[in-house]
Amino acid sequence: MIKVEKNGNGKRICVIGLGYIGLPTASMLAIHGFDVIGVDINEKRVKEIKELNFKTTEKDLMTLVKGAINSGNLKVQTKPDKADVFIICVPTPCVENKGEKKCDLSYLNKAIENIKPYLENGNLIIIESTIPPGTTDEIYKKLSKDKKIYLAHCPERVLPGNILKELVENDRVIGGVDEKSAEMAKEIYETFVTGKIYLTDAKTAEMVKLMENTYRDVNIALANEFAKICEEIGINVWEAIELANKHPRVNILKPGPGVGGHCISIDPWFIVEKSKNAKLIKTARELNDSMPLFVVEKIKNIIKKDNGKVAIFGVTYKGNVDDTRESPAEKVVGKLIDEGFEVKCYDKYARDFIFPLCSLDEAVDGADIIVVLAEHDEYKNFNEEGIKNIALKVKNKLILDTKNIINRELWEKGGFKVYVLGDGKNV
Ligand SMILES: NC(=O)c1ccc[n+]([C@@H]2O[C@H](COP(=O)([O-])OP(=O)(O)OC[C@H]3O[C@@H](n4cnc5c(N)ncnc54)[C@H](O)[C@@H]3O)[C@@H](O)[C@H]2O)c1
Ligand SMILES: CC(=O)N[C@@H]1[C@@H](OP(=O)(O)OP(=O)(O)OC[C@H]2O[C@@H](n3ccc(=O)[nH]c3=O)[C@H](O)[C@@H]2O)O[C@H](CO)[C@@H](O)[C@@H]1O
Repeated sequence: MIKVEKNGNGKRICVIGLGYIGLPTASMLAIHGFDVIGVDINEKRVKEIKELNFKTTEKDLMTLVKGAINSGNLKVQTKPDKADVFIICVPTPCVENKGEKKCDLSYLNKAIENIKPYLENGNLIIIESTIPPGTTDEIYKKLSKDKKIYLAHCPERVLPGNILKELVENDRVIGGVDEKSAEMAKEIYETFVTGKIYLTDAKTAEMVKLMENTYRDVNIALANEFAKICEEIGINVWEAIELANKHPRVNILKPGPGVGGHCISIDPWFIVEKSKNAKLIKTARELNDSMPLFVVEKIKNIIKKDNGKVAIFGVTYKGNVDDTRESPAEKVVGKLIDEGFEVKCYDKYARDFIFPLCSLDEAVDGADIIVVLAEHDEYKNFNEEGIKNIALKVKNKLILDTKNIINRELWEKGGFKVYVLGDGKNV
């Protein structure tokens, strides 16, 4: 049972964009007593939320949304309405133009245009979407010509897979276009955030968010470069990283088939677009983007041919989530198909995927190799029986694990030859 608080002080909040971020945020505000209007231009999305009929791998999200709707505090619709506060959670993808990557602000600009008719003097707008430094100030310049509004950027920092916990417990950084805006935004977040809330200016808050994700991207790039080096000189990168991490000040991240998702794989480009000094950041991005092709080469080396049937396990951008945006699997599968391979993808977690998905049986039937691209619990937990059934169907008992998560002993017992990305067996 969801307990509904009464900290909202009768304030009305319009949350624009009800995706991975907007829906939990709108629901959280509703159960804390605000009168919330959740807005999404996608009619299908609004309908599935109203009917509590959406797919999610996020723990407890369905219960939270149900509680919010049943409390009468959350209404969802396709058009905005008058409110005291507008919180914007629309996508900010990366677009490529003449070889230059930059933030696509079209969804944000459209969202602002759509709320304009409802804005009144004294309203507060909070942008949660991730944006390049300077964007909030630019928007303020335009909006403040007609009305006295307050504007703040409060970047969202929750980790997919653990969203509801982090939404409450994470510290927040709020950057206002002026002090009053930041203070007003703080009043909203402190109704449900148990972490600390830090106030700054809008441009700094924008940069803070990008720095966090860039820090992680660069560190993953280092792990991926170590994997390539270890393959080249015959060392198992996983063992080497584990031992290096025994040092008190070393914490190397994990190599893998590449970096995906709507955040880490794109946000560093928003710094690159703003500064010619972003050299390490750009190199790290390119290195992580090179990993899917590295995986394809490893597959060809293992099966010792340039064609055949590949069974892919896991197409989401990481384990135990349903999101396939910018997923390394998209590039691995695309490249294999371009080169003439037959590819079958199996992933029961994925919400959707650009290539067709199939059953486990269909994926492994006649496969030359199985390739694990996402660390879903299901693949960690295959038992002897499950592996035996797979072994009966495949053509060659070969498996490449790009995440180092499968139970090697059990697969070897089932007759499989196991390869792991970065294991130094550059066959
Ligand atoms: N997904 C994450 O884990 C995460 C974490 C932190 C920050 N962010 C940032 O939050 C923002 C939103 O990301 P997301 O993953 O929730 O995206 P999403 O695609 O899951 O959801 C965005 C929603 O906005 C809707 N939308 C688009 N334009 C609209 C408009 N004009 N009016 C109303 N609705 C509109 C879309 O239909 C969609 O349902 C992005 O800037 C992202 O970088 C995301
Ligand atoms: C700084 C930070 O923590 N930011 C988080 C991040 O969330 P995320 O889900 O995108 O982050 P990750 O879990 O790191 O995954 C990203 C990709 O990197 C691969 N990866 C990961 C670790 C590793 O050692 N080796 C890897 O190869 C992984 O498979 C996947 O493809 O951005 C959100 C939006 O801005 C933030 O809100 C959220 O706090």
